[in-house]
Amino acid sequence: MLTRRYPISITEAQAKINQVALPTKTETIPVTDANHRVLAETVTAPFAYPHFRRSGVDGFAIRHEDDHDYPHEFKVVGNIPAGSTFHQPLGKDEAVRIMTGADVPSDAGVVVMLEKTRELADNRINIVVPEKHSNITEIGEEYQTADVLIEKDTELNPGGLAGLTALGVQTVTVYRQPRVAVITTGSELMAPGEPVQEGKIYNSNGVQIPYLVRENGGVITNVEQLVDDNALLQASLTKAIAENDIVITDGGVSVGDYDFIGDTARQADELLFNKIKQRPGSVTTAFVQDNTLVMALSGNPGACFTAFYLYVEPLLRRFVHQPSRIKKVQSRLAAPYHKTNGFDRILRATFTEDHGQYATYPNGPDRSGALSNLQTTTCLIKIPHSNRPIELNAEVETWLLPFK
Ligand SMILES: Nc1nc2c(c(=O)[nH]1)N[C@H]1C(S)=C(S)[C@@H](COP(=O)(O)OP(=O)(O)OC[C@H]3O[C@@H](n4cnc5c(N)ncnc54)[C@H](O)[C@@H]3O)O[C@H]1N2
Ligand code: MOO
Repeated sequence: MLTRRYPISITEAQAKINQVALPTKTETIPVTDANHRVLAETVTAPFAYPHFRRSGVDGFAIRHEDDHDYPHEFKVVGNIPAGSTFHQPLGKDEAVRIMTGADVPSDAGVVVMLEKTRELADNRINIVVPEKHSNITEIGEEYQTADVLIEKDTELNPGGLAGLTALGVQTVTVYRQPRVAVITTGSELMAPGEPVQEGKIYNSNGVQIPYLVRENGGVITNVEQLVDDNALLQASLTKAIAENDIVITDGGVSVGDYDFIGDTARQADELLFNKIKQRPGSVTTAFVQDNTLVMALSGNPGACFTAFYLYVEPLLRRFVHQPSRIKKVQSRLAAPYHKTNGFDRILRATFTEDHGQYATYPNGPDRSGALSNLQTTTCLIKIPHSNRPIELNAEVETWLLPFK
């Protein structure tokens, strides 16, 4: 028997997912594995940086009190390659040859660049012109001990990892990435590589969804392809729910004879929604079972793509205390669109930007099952439900997609 579903708006559906409390899970990992991970603890400097007086140039280190009356002759009393130290006191008009990055002797006040000197006989040099700067980076110039290196909730990048490494930090405590299992369903599905068969289609969402998850911060633990069999689905779901933070199912969520997700969602601990006033993606369903969120996406590739960005991407980011990477802007609909809609229509589109003004262009077929525009789509736009076509150049709500 057909059970009535009560559609809610896109905003309501997003709010319902947003209200699901997510556990904060952290792990401590090597800095060398931490690119794009999000710090769960602020990291502070274990020592001052730099921790020795460092020469910024190749040249000659001299005492501050000898730094006058140029041109002026100095006796060269030593040589300090980077990585070495020199502890002999410097006397009047004595200079030490020093390389960029080397430890400046404690009694030197200036490093004069090589280009400002002339070599003379008998280990002597003539400093011809004065330096404007000391060319010495003093101890603690960048960080004092206990200064904040990087704040909690920051996503690390290669520059940040360099900073941590320079300060001797070897491990960081980060939020654990959400573990996500993907269950694709449908007896019509062929695995990529199988010979083409009448009435069957390749499991394209089985490739699309895991990559969408990975590039938006999740870890894929398992991807399954099931025939339409409720016992198989329930067994897979039970296992996936026990082992993951989020489970994404695909297909079988509508009202067909083999669409088992609908009933599963109704019987779950908490049904968040099972119909959204949007096209494509109206069948998108969300429920919580045993504290795990199950996002049930449509099998139609266009609907699956659209619902992923509207509902799953923000969830993956929230798991690691990050805002969604989708930029919400208003844009001008720069190409005509004539269809009218009972539900809000989410169009796959492309955009141009000029001084912060966005123009958007619907990107080919907007049918739920169409996938020819998934590669080139860079944004989604909302054509609000109405019985009159939207006007050209109307302002439309727009979601600029990350990694697109
Ligand atoms: N009587 C009704 N029929 C349908 C309704 C409705 O309200 N009443 N809704 C339609 C809408 S809207 C959508 S969207 C689809 C949703 O269907 P499901 O999410 O249940 O998915 P399936 O029926 O399993 O498949 C839909 C379509 O997508 C293809 N598919 C499935 N899995 C994959 C995959 N992994 N990779 C690529 N393509 C896949 C499948 O072969 C179908 O063509 O229901 C409408 N029907
Ligand atoms: O739910 Mo369907 O994707 O509206 O077309």
